[in-house]
Amino acid sequence: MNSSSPGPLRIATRASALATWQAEHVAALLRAAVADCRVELVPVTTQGDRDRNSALSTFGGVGVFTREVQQAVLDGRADLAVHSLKDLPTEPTDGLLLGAVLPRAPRCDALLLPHGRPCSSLEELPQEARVGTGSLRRQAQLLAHRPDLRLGEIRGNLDTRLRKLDEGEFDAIILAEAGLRRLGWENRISLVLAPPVMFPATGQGAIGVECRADDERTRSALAHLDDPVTRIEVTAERACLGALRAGCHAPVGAWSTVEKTPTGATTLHFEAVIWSRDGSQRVNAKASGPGPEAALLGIQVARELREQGGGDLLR
Ligand SMILES: NCc1[nH]cc(CCC(=O)O)c1CC(=O)O
Repeated sequence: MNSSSPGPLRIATRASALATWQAEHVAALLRAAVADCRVELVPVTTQGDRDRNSALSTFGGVGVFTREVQQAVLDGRADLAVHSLKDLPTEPTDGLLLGAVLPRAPRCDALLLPHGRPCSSLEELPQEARVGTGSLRRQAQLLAHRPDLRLGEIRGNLDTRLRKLDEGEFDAIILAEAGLRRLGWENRISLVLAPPVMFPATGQGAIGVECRADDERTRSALAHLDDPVTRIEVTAERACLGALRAGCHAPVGAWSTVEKTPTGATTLHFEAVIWSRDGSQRVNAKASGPGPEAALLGIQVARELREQGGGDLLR
């Protein structure tokens, strides 16, 4: 090997099917965007992968799927880390920065019925139907519309969850549309659940790529991959969640859109909602403003949610 040629860019990733798809996607984008760029994957096992039985909302706290992937980059075993932004804690990690936010995939949640049976609304589910989702955000919103539903945690990778559904363990399950589409399961979507029925999690559908803050080579490679519109959206969403001191398991939903003005400037419209666990109470707040002020708008919305008692709903 020519000793002056830089080594490959090493991507730390979990080994799950979705994480591997996302890492391969980043690898392909880097190869296309950066001349002579070699890329390789470095698989990492996380606490979330090792503990397959506990309820996700009860163990390890935030970052169970991301901490060890980040550590591989901090240790220099890898140069960049690919995350589902929904799973990446909002608290910054010393020594790392978000070098790229990829263009967002469809960000809504999806309802899946056994064997892909179609469904036109939540009202169609049978009385007291069993719905598999451990997410407090999804549970609260389901109960807001259908207080009779019986909700329970479902864990395992996508294939396992679909099998449990088809074998009759649940009448329906909820999954993020983005993950289903990436793995080619979009034909299993019975109904897309969008606001005002179901607000997605902050960062849902977006992929973030971290690198060491002092690694100029990787930073400039990642700059080619960054999508400014998604960056604005997730900046507001993550700032809001962080200001609420909440994590991805909290009953918090967000919706942001970016409008481009004729002069090329951006306007962000941002809304966030907090529910009580049983879905019977909710507070919401909205703000609009220039895209570059996304973080401030997110924090302002968090403050308004608190003023309306949102903090009590999170406790
Ligand atoms: N918490 C797991 C997780 N993290 C990201 C996704 C989906 C992909 C995405 O939102 O980008 C999922 C699966 C799910 O919620 O169904």
